[in-house]
Amino acid sequence: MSAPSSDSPSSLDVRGCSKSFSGSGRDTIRALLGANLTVRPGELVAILGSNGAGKSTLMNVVAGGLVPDEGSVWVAGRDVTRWPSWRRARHLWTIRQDPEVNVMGRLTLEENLALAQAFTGRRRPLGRLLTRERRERGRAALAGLGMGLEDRLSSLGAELSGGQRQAVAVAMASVAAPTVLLVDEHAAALDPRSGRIVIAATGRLVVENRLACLMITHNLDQAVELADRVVIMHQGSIAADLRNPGRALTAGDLLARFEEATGGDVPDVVKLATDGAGRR
Ligand SMILES: Nc1ncnc2c1ncn2[C@@H]1O[C@H](COP(=O)(O)OP(=O)(O)OP(=O)(O)O)[C@@H](O)[C@H]1O
Repeated sequence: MSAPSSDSPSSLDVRGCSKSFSGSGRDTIRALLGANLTVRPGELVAILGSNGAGKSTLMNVVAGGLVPDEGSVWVAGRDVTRWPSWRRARHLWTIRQDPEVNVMGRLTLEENLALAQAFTGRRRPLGRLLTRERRERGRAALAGLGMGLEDRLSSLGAELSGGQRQAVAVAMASVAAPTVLLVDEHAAALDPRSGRIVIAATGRLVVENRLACLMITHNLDQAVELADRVVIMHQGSIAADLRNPGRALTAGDLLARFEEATGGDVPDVVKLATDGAGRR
């Protein structure tokens, strides 16, 4: 497969990726089927789909947890298909659903933020973790959240609420400054207010740092509010790739397109998480 052209402005190119697993007995589960996806700097692409549609498999192929059977993954013009996750870490940051995975409970907030910088920075994470520069950058990122967390730099991660911890995870992504940001339902388990704060901070992070972002969500309201594009997956394929210029799509439109693309296979979690569907 040829490299993307050198003037390609994309940060992430998923090119014809397929992945199968062996199921029970002789079954083969075709989890991803020839997925093609290009994400540009500053572009947020929401990934929707029913259970088993292939969303996590796609995310894992990009993150390096899985090597595709066919196809390739390119980050900032480099073929990273066979790079293990640790080698991609400098270019790629993931925010997961579980706050305890994102922010280490036994480290302070400033240590968590310094670790994020050590992971993706030019210098290797040897020597002193908490440099003055990293402290200052971490403090500024927390201040940007507008939650007063910059006054709690010495608090342990474990002392924060789930919503605060997810907000810190967004701040960690901002100081890590990757090329590609992967977000896996990071607001799904939060109360509505915390969810709104975390979603708004994610939108700012992507635009201000010009990250290429893939975000798995079941929430159609969040998808239309935040995403430049919405990709709907069904049975391992990208069934629809919808543009959302000026945030013109409504949750109701999206629900209709979801039903159309999946033959009505819309999970209850999507309908339940989407209180605004059809009302805008
Ligand atoms: N390691 C694995 N071994 C076997 N089958 C797998 C494995 N990982 C995923 N699958 C199967 O591949 C298909 C796609 O799974 P995937 O986790 O990508 O879906 P998803 O869209 O993320 O679903 P969900 O919303 O339920 O998390 C499913 O049928 C799943 O059972």
